[in-house]
Amino acid sequence: MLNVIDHPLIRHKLTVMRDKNTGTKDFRENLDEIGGLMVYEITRDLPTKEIEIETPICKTKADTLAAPIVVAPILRAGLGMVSGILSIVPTAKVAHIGMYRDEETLEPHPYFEKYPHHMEESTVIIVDPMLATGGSSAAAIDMVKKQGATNIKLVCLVGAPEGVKLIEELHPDVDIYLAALDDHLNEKGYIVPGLGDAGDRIFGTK
Ligand SMILES: O=P(O)(O)OC[C@H]1O[C@H](OP(=O)(O)OP(=O)(O)O)[C@H](O)[C@@H]1O
Ligand SMILES: O=c1cc[nH]c(=O)[nH]1
Ligand SMILES: [Mg+2]
Repeated sequence: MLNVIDHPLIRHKLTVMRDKNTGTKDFRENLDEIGGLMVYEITRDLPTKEIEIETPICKTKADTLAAPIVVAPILRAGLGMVSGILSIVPTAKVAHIGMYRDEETLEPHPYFEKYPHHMEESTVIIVDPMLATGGSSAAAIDMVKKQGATNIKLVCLVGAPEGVKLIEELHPDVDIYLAALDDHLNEKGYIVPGLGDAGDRIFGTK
């Protein structure tokens, strides 16, 4: 299911990021801040369980998270959202999925993966600012499913309808969260209007 998280602060920060005159520092800071704002919404339906604790006054039952959380950035650009997310869920574990998209064929190429234990019992939040053709995110979802994960959320900043359609077709069990659903992909596979190449803008590589 697609969820577009519509919030004035997110819209404002995303506008700063879309502006081609925004430099690396501001781009990074706004991406991180949006990551934190989005994760508050994304975690709204996390399962909780009741445990018994003792307050300074008496014994009582109270809620705690029922399952571990794993944040799984798709490298490189997904790294740009991790610290903002961890500022809200500091106990989350972090998986790393290295993936680049071939500029000609637009096919995803995985080059690294590293996971914490107990993926099968965790809520896995895959993060990548850009959902373009959807090839990279679909491949990342396949990879975490191979690790046994069943409760998976995909969190991107900007998505194209083409990418949303692919994920909905291949992984109908995965909830998709976007800050904005853009118009279309151009002939080079870039999101329009988009924000350009997220990885290059985060890391200053162009
Ligand atoms: O939906 P898709 O068509 O697969 O495209 C989206 C992917 O492309 C970008 O990564 P890129 O290959 O530029 O790697 P980078 O993060 O290292 O820059 C982006 O961060 C996504 O991972
Ligand atoms: O618009 C796009 C598409 C893929 N990857 C990006 O970084 N930006
Ligand atoms: Mg890139």
